[in-house]
Formats: sequence, C-alpha cells, structure tokens
Amino acid sequence: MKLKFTKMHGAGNDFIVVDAIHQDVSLNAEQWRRLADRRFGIGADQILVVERPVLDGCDFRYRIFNSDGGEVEQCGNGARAFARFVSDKGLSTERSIRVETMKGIIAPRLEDDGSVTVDMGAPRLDPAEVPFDSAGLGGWAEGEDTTWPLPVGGKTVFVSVVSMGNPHAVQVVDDVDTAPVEQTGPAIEAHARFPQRVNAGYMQVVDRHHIRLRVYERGAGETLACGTGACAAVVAGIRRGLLDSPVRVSARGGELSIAWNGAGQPVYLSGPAVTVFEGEVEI
Ligand SMILES: N[C@H](CCC[C@H](N)C(=O)O)C(=O)O
Repeated sequence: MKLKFTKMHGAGNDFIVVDAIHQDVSLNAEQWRRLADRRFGIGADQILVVERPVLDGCDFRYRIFNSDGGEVEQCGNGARAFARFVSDKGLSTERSIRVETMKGIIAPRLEDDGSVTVDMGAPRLDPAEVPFDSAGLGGWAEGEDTTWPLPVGGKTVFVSVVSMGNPHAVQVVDDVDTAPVEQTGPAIEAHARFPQRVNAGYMQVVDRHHIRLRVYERGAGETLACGTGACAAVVAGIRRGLLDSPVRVSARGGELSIAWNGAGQPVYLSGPAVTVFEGEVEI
C-alpha cells in the first residue's frame, strides 16, 4: 500500500504528516513505529494524522503517534505543523481552525509572519488529572504550585506536574547544557508514579520572561523542542512565582513563545511550522 506524506518540523521537533481524509491510513503500532524509524523508515519524533472531525464545531480531528508507535493525547509543535499542512494542502481556507484531539479542542491560527499561534486549552493542574500518583509523597508548596520529591536513580528530583492533555514533569536546573537529561530522563519518563509515563522537562530560568528548556519526551526520547513541554514549563514557572507571561522558550531546535494568564485560562503557544519535503512510501 502506498502512503503519501509530508515531512515537517516545528523548532526541530520533526513530524511525518499524513492526510487520512483522502487516503486510507489504517496502520498498527508496529507500522507507525517503522515509519518513524530514522534508519528503517522515514524518521520522525511523531506522526500526525489529519482526519475528518467527529465533534460538531470542529474542522478536523488530529491524531498523534510517538516514534515508539503509541498514540498520545496532544502535541503542541505538531499542532502548528498540522495547521500549516491543512492550509497548504487546501484542506482549509481559514486562518483559524478548531481541531479536536484525544483530550480536548485546540485552535491554531496562521500568523502573517508565517508563524502559528495555538490556543492549547487550559492546563490541568490536579495531580490526579496528569495523572500522577502523589499518595504518601509529601509535596512542597511553592507559590501556587506544589513540587514533589521524586526518587530517581538514588537521588531526589523536585518536579512540578502539569497536564496539557498529555503528562509533564518539570524540574528547575541551573544549566540545561549540563542537566542530566540522558541519565535521568528515561527513569523519570517511566517512573511508577506516572501510570501513563510522562514527558520530563528540564527548565533553566534566564529571567522572568525567558527560559531555556530541554525535554526527554515520552515515547520519543529527547527532542529538539517540545511544544506542550514548553507550555507545561511556563505554567509551572508562573505558578512557582519564577516567571511572568509572556515567556520566551529557547529550545535546542529553536524559539517558542508561551502566554498564560492563570488557572482556567488557555495557554497560547507560538512558533514556527516548516515543510521540509513531500514523499510517498510503500507500507
Ligand atoms: N511525546 C509527547 C507527545 C508529543 C509532544 C511534543 N512533541 C509537543 O510538541 O508537544 C507525549 O507522549 O505526550
């Protein structure tokens, strides 16, 4: 079976994007994983699938598969690529669209400067919604936030937990370049306190409107940027009294901008969405 795809990225977080409206895209986890494999397949952090909406009032349905083949709830950098793709392919003539995901509705908007701004919806701040098992852990109140002492590799790391539809554990580090992302990222990602695993964020506060961020992503490993990770880090930083909206997020693959005005309010994610090449593959 032939599959048409477009290779894209958002600040270096790279994607295979497929139109499942005009072609049959019924693949299993092993086939998704193989497509995302950087040697045996096309190679990508995630695969983004464009479908007709199910919910009234939505323009599209947006499905996301990590490079390990698992389907997940949300992808912020992917949402920008999704909006660029449906516009470039003529699937939509609107600048702003409403897109349903596994956990909620997001609203990307194409900007005049070529960037895309996405209303990512409101963060979920109750640990049980992340989900995170905090039973018996004893968190520390920091501003409006709580940091949780997580035993990792014989040490204790202090994480904030936030859901953007997908789960995030964010810790503050002095310098992202020397942060032990490779050493502790896998242990946090698979930590038993996160029943659905978790994206592990390492945030360096540069000033109240600027952070540097690395994320060891659930189901993909460290990526050059993580959109929902940037949202979660800024939400945690604002709640801990370390940051003020808007916040510039410097990731290894590029710059993102996050704005959030407090609990119950949507998080806005802005950044690039780039098409690299188009192709067709036999699966
Ligand atoms: N690895 C994430 C999905 C992709 C998120 C990231 N690429 C983004 O831009 O938000 C998870 O399993 O929740």
